[in-house]
Amino acid sequence: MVEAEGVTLEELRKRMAEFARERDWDQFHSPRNLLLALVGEVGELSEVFQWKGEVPRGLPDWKEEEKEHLGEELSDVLLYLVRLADICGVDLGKAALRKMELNAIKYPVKLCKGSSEKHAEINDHGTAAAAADSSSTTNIIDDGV
Ligand SMILES: Nc1ccn([C@H]2C[C@H](O)[C@@H](COP(=O)(O)OP(=O)(O)OP(=O)(O)O)O2)c(=O)n1
Repeated sequence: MVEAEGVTLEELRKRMAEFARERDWDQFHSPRNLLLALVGEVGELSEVFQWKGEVPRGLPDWKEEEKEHLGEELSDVLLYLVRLADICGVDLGKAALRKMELNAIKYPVKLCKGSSEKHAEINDHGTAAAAADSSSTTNIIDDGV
């Protein structure tokens, strides 16, 4: 039985490092090889959904084996991503939290709520809205963010 409660990126990072070390696979886990392995697994993940059309959230109509297979492919993507970040010297948890902060600045709730428009379109609307309302305190998004 796998003990999965509260698993962290750091634990996955350590276990992938140990997995590679035990098999003398560090020699194969170069950044480029890991990136290619990651992309390959993204392909396998895509195959799980291939030809199914749009499927409802929670996948209520999928068989248990199909969901298990999905879990395996999602895990392969995650594990190679964690390993790639480690080998590249990137603290993935820290980087992801920082990126979420940047995302929140780039897509302020005020301008984005209920809209799936891309950053440039929101920026245009934000600018137009701010110009239309001179008293507006709308935050104009900085492209450099
Ligand atoms: N050199 C390797 C080979 C495998 N793995 C680990 C990471 C992945 O989680 C998983 C990938 O294994 P496979 O290449 O056998 O891929 P699949 O499990 O998807 O099997 P298949 O491609 O046969 O469907 O094993 C690894 O870390 N380094």
